[in-house]
Parts: sequence; C-alpha cells; structure tokens
Amino acid sequence: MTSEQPIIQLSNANIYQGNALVLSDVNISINKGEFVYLIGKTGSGKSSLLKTLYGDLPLKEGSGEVVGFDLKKVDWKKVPYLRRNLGVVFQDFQLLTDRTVHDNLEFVLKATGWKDRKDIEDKINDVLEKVGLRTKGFKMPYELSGGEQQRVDIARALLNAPKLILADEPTGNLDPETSDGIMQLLFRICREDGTAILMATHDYIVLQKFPSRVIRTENGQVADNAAINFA
Ligand SMILES: Nc1ncnc2c1ncn2[C@@H]1O[C@H](COP(=O)(O)OP(=O)(O)OP(=O)(O)O)[C@@H](O)[C@H]1O
Repeated sequence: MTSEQPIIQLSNANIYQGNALVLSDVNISINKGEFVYLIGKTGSGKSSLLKTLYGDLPLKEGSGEVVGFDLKKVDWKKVPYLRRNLGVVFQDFQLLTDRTVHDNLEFVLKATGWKDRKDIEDKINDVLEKVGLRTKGFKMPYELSGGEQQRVDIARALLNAPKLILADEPTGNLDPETSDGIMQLLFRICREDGTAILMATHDYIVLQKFPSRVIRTENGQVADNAAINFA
C-alpha cells in the first residue's frame, strides 16, 4: 500500500443488517492519520457502517478497502493481516472480566501470533504507559473506573500498532471530564503515531471541544463533511 492510498475507501457501498438496507450508496475516503467523526441519530446506521469496516458485517454490494484489504474478499475477517492493522474500541469496553488487565492484553497478543515472552511483556508495558495505566496491569477490570476501563480498551486496540482505529461511542458511558481525557488520548494517538481514527459519537460537546472532520448518517445515506448544527 502506498502512502497516497486512503486507509478507508468505500465506493457505492450498500450496508445491510440481514436483508434490511441500512445505508445506500456510501462513498467515503479517509486518509492515513486523519481523525474523523461519524455522527447520526440512534438507529441511523453508525454501528452498521463500523461493523462493515471491521468485518462483522459482510459488504454485499459496492466496493471497499480498509487498511489495504478488500472488503469483498471471502473470509477476510479471519486474515491476521487485518487484525494486526485495525484496532476496535467499544462503548462498553468488552474486556474479559475473569482476568487482569495484563492478562487481557496478553490474551490478544497471543491470539495474534506473539510468542516471545519478553516482547509480550515489553509491548504490554508500552501500551499501558501510552494510556496512562502503567501501574494498573495487575488489576481486575471490575477494580477500575469506567474511564480506566476505556483506557485498557484503547491499550488493547493499540497492541499491534494499527494504522486505523474504529471507535464506536468510546465516550458514551463516561462523564464529561473523563470523556475529555479519553478524547485527548485518542487525538494524541492520531497525532503522534499517525493512526487514523473513525469515531462514532452522539456527543456534540465532544465535537465542539475537539473539532475535526465529520461524516453523518442520515435518512439511509452518508453525508461527508456534514455541517453541524449545534443549536
Ligand atoms: N443485529 C441486527 N439485526 C438486525 N437489525 C439490526 C441489527 N443491529 C442493528 N440493526 C438495525 O439496523 C439499523 C441501524 O442500526 P445501527 O446500530 O447501525 O445504528 P446506530 O446509528 O449505530 O445507532 P445507535 O446510535 O443507537 O448505536 C437500525 O434500524 C437497527 O434496528
């Protein structure tokens, strides 16, 4: 993949949930290192769009590429290349509740092919440092605040140094002050590591405080560079 190629490219894509057409004729292009918001009312298709991009929903019609991978390819979801190049962050964290922060991270590294003990430990320390949780590796998820759990979720997404992070309402369960900390972290990752981030959100306060390009899902379509009405 050359640097000129977008990190996400959808052309004339139709996004389905089962047989229901959720979004039609989607055309999006997002470049390396961009931070882009995905906004839209509840049920307008934000999650469906993200799921298509991370392989949870098949792309049946139109064409698409994510981190250099063709979304129309059969079984693309199972390809380790994609898992190593794409991080996903969820609203509800989705940590494994029966093991420590360290072991949550180790689990993902082993699942993505890491073998060397020292490399694994170095990487875990590295991502925990990055999200400001260097000393919290021994904690169980339930011993952490919501903001800390979201930081672990982000640390997990960073493990394989992805070129792209897809975040589905990452501040949805957090109070405004904690949200600000998470947004600062995401923008820092974008700026310092050149990681592109596509983030679905309902939170207009976040958009005002941390302005960036906006894509909107509305009436079964996607509008790029959507004007935001803060009224
Ligand atoms: N698993 C599913 N099976 C069938 N239909 C679904 C499924 N998930 C979502 N839908 C439908 O697809 C449409 C888009 O939902 P989606 O979750 O993508 O919207 P959203 O914009 O992310 O909403 P929210 O902001 O509430 O998360 C809705 O009509 C929803 O009911």
